[in-house]
Amino acid sequence: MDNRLVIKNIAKSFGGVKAVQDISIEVGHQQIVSIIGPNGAGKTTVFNLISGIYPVDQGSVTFLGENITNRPQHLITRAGIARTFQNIRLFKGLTVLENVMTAHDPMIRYNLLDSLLATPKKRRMDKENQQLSEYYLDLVGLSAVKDEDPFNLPYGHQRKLEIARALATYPKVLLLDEPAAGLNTVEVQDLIKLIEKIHRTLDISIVIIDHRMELIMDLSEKIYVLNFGKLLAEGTPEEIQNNDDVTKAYIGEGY
Ligand SMILES: Nc1ncnc2c1ncn2[C@@H]1O[C@H](COP(=O)(O)OP(=O)(O)OP(=O)(O)O)[C@@H](O)[C@H]1O
Repeated sequence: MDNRLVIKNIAKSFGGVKAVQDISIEVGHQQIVSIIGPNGAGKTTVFNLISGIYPVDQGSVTFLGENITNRPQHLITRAGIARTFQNIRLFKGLTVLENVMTAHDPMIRYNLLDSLLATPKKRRMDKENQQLSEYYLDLVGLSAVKDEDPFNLPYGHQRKLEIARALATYPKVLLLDEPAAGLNTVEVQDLIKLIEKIHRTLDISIVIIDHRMELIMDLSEKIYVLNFGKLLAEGTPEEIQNNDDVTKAYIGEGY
């Protein structure tokens, strides 16, 4: 198997808090992998270390055989790793379509002169950007609202827009941080279908952090469970559901 994303023994502390200790995770070609665990277990910190938001204290992140540990965020995006955030991050004052276009824009390579003179090359690339952004909006089911203000959309739509923005950077691996947070049961089922569709259509690997077990168990090929910054268990959904340590960790948190 082509292991696209290999995280080896990463660690990160914030002051005295050991947020992540010696965690190793592998995400294979076209796999859907999940990271679960009680609040404060270190899940988002793992995403922040992969995507270059924080430098690691220890360990390495390898992507398609290349060591990308501690690279700047924009180079990690350019290498093919995209992410969404727990708290929705959309641009005010831009339409739904423009929000996707701004995500794709840094991926376009035209120079300052093209930009200043609005050369045919620049106009062609802008057109391509628009078509591509419309494609991703269609994929997530938001074509009908492309000219609207995203902040007038229901929460579930805003989450889909965030996913479209991440897809517009052409990822090979998509990191979704709590995509189901704040969604009702019907919206979660809709999101499960959308993630399956994205996976099938784009042939990408997807890593999901979420607390909604119906989503995790339906989608994941492999699950990593974190607890207090450490890896507690890894395995298939069935193995994780039958793991006593995992049950205890969740019961301890009142889940
Ligand atoms: N920037 C930071 N500065 C200080 N402490 C941090 C920072 N980021 C995370 N932490 C701490 O690291 C630990 C792990 O946090 P993290 O957000 O990774 O957990 P999580 O598993 O994603 O939790 P949740 O499910 O609640 O989102 C927590 O104790 C948190 O307070």
